[in-house]
Amino acid sequence: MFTQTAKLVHQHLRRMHLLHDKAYVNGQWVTAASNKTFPVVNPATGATIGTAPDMSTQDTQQAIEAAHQAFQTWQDTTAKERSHLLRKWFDLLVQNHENLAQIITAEAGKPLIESRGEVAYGNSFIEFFSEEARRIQGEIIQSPIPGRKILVEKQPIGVAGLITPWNFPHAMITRKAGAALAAGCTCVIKPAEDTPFTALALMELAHEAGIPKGVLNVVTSSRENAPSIGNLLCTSPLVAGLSFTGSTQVGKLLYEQCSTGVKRIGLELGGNAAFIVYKSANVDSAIKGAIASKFRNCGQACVASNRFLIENPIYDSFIEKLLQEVRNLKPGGNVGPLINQAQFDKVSSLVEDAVSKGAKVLAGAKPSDHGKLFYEPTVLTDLTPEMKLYKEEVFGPVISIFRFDTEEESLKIANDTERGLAGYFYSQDVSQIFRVSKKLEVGMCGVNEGVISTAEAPFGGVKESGVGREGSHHGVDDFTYIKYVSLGNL
Ligand SMILES: NC(=O)C1=CN([C@@H]2O[C@H](COP(=O)(O)OP(=O)(O)OC[C@H]3O[C@@H](n4cnc5c(N)ncnc54)[C@H](OP(=O)(O)O)[C@@H]3O)[C@@H](O)[C@H]2O)C=CC1
Ligand SMILES: O=C(O)CCCC(=O)O
Repeated sequence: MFTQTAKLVHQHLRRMHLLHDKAYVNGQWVTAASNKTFPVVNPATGATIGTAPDMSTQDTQQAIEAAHQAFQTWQDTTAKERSHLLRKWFDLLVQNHENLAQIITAEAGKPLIESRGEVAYGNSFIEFFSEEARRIQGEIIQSPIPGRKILVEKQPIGVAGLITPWNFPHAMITRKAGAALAAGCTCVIKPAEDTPFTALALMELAHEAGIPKGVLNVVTSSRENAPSIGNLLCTSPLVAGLSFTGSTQVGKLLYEQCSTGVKRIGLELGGNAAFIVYKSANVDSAIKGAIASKFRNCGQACVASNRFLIENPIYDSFIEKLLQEVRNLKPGGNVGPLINQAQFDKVSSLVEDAVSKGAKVLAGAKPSDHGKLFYEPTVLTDLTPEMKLYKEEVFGPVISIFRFDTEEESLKIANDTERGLAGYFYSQDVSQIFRVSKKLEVGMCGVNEGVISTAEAPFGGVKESGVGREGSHHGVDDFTYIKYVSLGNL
């Protein structure tokens, strides 16, 4: 059901049929068996924009069965057929670009320009995997035994459970589902409570593209039901693997649950990226990269820079230029809200903790008067290891600055974390670029770049930041088994 307020929002949408208040299971738009729903709130305005079915394990079981049934035929489609269907889906996503962006803005609160960016990014995974579907190759290896051949084939794993977060409600689904479908898998998707409508809009377009019933299913639920749905996806014998993006805490739990059935698992978890600026850096370019890396989606990205390490000789000039740029950031203008009260409270309490222990405030450090969930872009210095901000991922618009004197010291601070997703550094010293990119303990490294995500590159982390890679040709690995066939003489 959509509210009056939602209808006002929806007047801006040219194609209303993308908005669904029902879940998508086996090609049908369905309510929860219990008929329960939960509200979806626009974090920028606080208005309830609609409700979505609050599904349970009973509904999830039906979706799993539908996906399992669909897998029996989907796995035998040719790569070319899957490629064409993915391309059709991509074409429709492109045609509906603006509508999708409006839905993301309505439920995730991002400024429209950022939502448009996410749609382009999210769509690119379906385009990429429509092409990649035809290049999932096997190999023939020479046997040591005369007359024998070793055939190696990649086969789809089966039904994949996909659990996705609210921060990129389009791209986190397409990055997983594009790869899964290309490989020949079918999916049961559980989007975050905060952002079900984007997921359902994607399903509408997949349906229009002719993706067969049961191949893609979306089970919407409230936060309360997420643990039991997650548990079923991890333990059902009909599910072959799970792919999750979200917090490290939940990721660890799912890893454990998947161990019971030794399920395939892909985890994209939290980061704690360092952004290092060495004295040889082009400081203007580093400032641009810092702003893009930190304030994309109001800091709510796992690859967002969390700790800014600045070499002593350029420390003062970096800060002066940074503050000029931070003054141009306007909550409610080019910076969106935090997604919900829990995230807002987390950001405020991390800042309060640091300030109470002696951090110096150069900007912000308080709620914005633009609206309830908006927080002022914040710059803090003089952080010490006793402060929670020193170690924890802030997931908000907060820059914490540290000073260092040597490359060795910068690497020691950067690597002093259990997380290892992304890291960034600015330097014009070529040998330093080779040394530091080798020594940073991360899965992804931006050198003189603040935004590194693209469908063509492998996305993923080391240490507690996850398992596996998404995007790029490696992205299909989580969704394929390698089968070896030993072919003897007839
Ligand atoms: N790596 C990343 O991209 C992200 C990292 N985070 C980090 O996590 C922190 C908390 O954010 P939060 O939204 O709570 O992240 P969560 O990890 O709780 O949520 C991510 C997804 O997992 C689902 N989920 C939650 N609990 C379970 C469970 N026990 N079993 C299965 N699925 C579950 C959520 O559903 P539901 O929404 O219904 O609870 C959502 O779909 C952030 O501050 C940030 O540090 C958050 C989001 C993305
Ligand atoms: O996990 C996240 O926070 C989303 C990743 C955004 C990206 O792909 O850059």
